[in-house]
Amino acid sequence: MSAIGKSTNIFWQECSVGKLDRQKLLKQKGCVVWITGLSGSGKSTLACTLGRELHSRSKLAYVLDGDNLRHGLTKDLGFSTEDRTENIRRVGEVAKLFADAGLICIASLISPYRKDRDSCRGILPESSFIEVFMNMPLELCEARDPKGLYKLARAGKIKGFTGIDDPYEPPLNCEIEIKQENGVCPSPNAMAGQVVGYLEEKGFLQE
Ligand SMILES: Nc1ncnc2c1ncn2[C@@H]1O[C@H](COP(=O)(O)OS(=O)(=O)O)[C@@H](OP(=O)(O)O)[C@H]1O
Ligand SMILES: Nc1ncnc2c1ncn2[C@@H]1O[C@H](COP(=O)(O)OP(=O)(O)O)[C@@H](O)[C@H]1O
Repeated sequence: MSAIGKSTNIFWQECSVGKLDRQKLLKQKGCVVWITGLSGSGKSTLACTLGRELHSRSKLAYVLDGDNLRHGLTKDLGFSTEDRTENIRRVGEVAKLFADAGLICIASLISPYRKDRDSCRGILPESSFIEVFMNMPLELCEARDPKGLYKLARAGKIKGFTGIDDPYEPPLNCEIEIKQENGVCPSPNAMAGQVVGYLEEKGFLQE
């Protein structure tokens, strides 16, 4: 019996079917692929391409995309520092459940603060939080501007836009870095291939 946060008198309930049983069933190991980077850096593109590639290999993956989650799970949150922290905390907890279910959970959020991403890492079993940094220059993201948000931010019509007037803290020790080679961004398939290669090498794509 213990107290957790505001909950008191709560107990942990064990079930007879555990993570290892589910992993055996799925022939894979649950983990979280956490994709971080500026708006327009290619997070959703990588998440979807990776999801498709894993699906084609009969691996069960699920994408948690920041933009999509803000339509439901996190619709009460905005873009203040506190709200972004709560956003990442909440999505990190959901990602942890997906990984425990045995899935390859692909979380794609700006997640601008290092300490928030590190907190997510801290609640997952050793080695099963795989941080992927979309290391794309702001100029490229701004030139892409698929939703026109950078333009609005530059015009002062969106306040606190990441990379313009709000911070982004790049990872110091990420597992995977996606970056331009000779000024060229790798194709979506090449980006996904880099992550699949890592998952294969570390044994996540087998039971
Ligand atoms: N102020 C501000 N700053 C950054 N982004 C903004 C902002 N306002 C709206 N948007 C849109 O919200 C998407 C980012 O949501 P996230 O949940 O990933 O953000 S965060 O991790 O909580 O920082 C982001 O999506 P992506 O472009 O896919 O990154 C934007 O479409
Ligand atoms: N590897 C890539 N090569 C070329 N264009 C890309 C690549 N990745 C993303 N894009 C394009 O860049 C834009 C932003 O990508 P998106 O995945 O929506 O970024 P984010 O989710 O980080 O905001 C989209 O128009 C997308 O088609």
